[in-house]
Amino acid sequence: MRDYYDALNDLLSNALSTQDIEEVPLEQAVGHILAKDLLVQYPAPQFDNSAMDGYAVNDMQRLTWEVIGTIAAGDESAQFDLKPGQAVRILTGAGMPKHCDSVIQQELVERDGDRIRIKEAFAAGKNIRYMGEELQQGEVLLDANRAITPAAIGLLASQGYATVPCFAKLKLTVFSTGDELTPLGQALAINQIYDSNRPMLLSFLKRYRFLEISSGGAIEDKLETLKTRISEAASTQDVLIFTGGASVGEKDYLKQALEELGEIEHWKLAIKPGKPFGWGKVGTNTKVFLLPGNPVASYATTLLLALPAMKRIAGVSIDKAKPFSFKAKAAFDISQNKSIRRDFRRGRLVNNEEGLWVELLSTQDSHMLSGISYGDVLVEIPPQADVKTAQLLNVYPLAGALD
Ligand SMILES: Nc1nc2c(c(=O)[nH]1)N[C@H]1C(S)=C(S)[C@@H](COP(=O)(O)OP(=O)(O)OC[C@H]3O[C@@H](n4cnc5c(N)ncnc54)[C@H](O)[C@@H]3O)O[C@H]1N2
Ligand code: MOO
Repeated sequence: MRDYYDALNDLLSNALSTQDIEEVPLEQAVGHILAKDLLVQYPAPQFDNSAMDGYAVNDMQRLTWEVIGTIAAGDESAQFDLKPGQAVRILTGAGMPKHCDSVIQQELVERDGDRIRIKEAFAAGKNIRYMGEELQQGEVLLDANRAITPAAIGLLASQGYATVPCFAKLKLTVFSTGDELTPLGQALAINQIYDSNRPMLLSFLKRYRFLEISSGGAIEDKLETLKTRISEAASTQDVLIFTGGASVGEKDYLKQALEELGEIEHWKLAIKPGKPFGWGKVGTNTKVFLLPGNPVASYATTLLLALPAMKRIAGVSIDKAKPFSFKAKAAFDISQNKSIRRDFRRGRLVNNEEGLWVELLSTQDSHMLSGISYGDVLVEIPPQADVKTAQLLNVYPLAGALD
């Protein structure tokens, strides 16, 4: 069976990125994938300006100045040309007068009519934000192939970008499969369960604005029905996600359906949970992910594999498409680990004076949704590797758990 990182690299390096580009109004662009490098249009700051409410002064040898006017943000400032001993009242963000040596913040100043006084000599060049000190015209402001963050919206607005070139959204449909699934709001018949995977995965993926998501509903375990639904959806969608029916039971028809309509590119990984994860395609344009039915396995394979692959297809660079992880110290130990599968257990972070620790939740089986709901992270335990207390382990944050 294939290792997780091998499968992830395969998915990321063989994803055919979308090519369609559209201009998206800035206010709607958060979460979309930037399709072109955008350049600095104006130096930042655009003009020398004051970092403080205070007094712009000429000649730092002295302790007193005469105030000859006021400049507020947005005011014309060049008409003030300071001579030694002159100052102007200046507000934060206002353009600088000519021949200003420093801005002295008002807390240090005593004012008496038109005279200001300070107690100790003040340094030159203070509290002035100089034109171009942050960004210079023509440099790359934001490089392509990244999701646009709220902060990047601010940066783009500051540079006057009213629209941004973004890759078209990926059209995704999420289906659940299984004769045992009962829609919410209906009473459960004997040995039936509610469909928890679909609302969970839809809610998870709706956080990503580069996806245009629809729900395909729950499909019965029938080969012909599955094939019909796959063909219909593949004619309009870029990506299809199915949960359930991916394993080896006689009602697990998804692999067969995909094989008959398209191609299975890979099936089965040495990971826990998520062993029966697979992917393939229908035609040249529709990627299909088969997620295991066990709820925790469906969540973990979305986080670790399907979402990174969709980011890549949507135009994100390989580096940025990889799921984010960081290190935490194990608050537990594991000995005689014989598992050949890379294990991603549910963990909770504890931040104390000795650093960041991760402890394991007690509900670890892949049908136990409480573990993933009460957890903060998936804790990576490499195959056949023992873990000592305080050893650093990779952890992958769960969607929304650290917000
Ligand atoms: N003989 C073997 N049996 C199983 C293997 C195996 O390798 N050999 N793998 C196990 C693993 S690991 C997993 S994970 C599951 C995955 O099976 P499927 O993808 O075929 O999923 P189902 O059999 O349809 O369902 C598994 C489990 O999950 C429940 N389920 C399914 N869909 C939903 C849903 N939308 N919401 C909530 N719960 C759902 C379903 O009722 C089952 O309990 O196979 C193991 N078996
Ligand atoms: O590996 Mo399965 O995906 O856990 O229960």
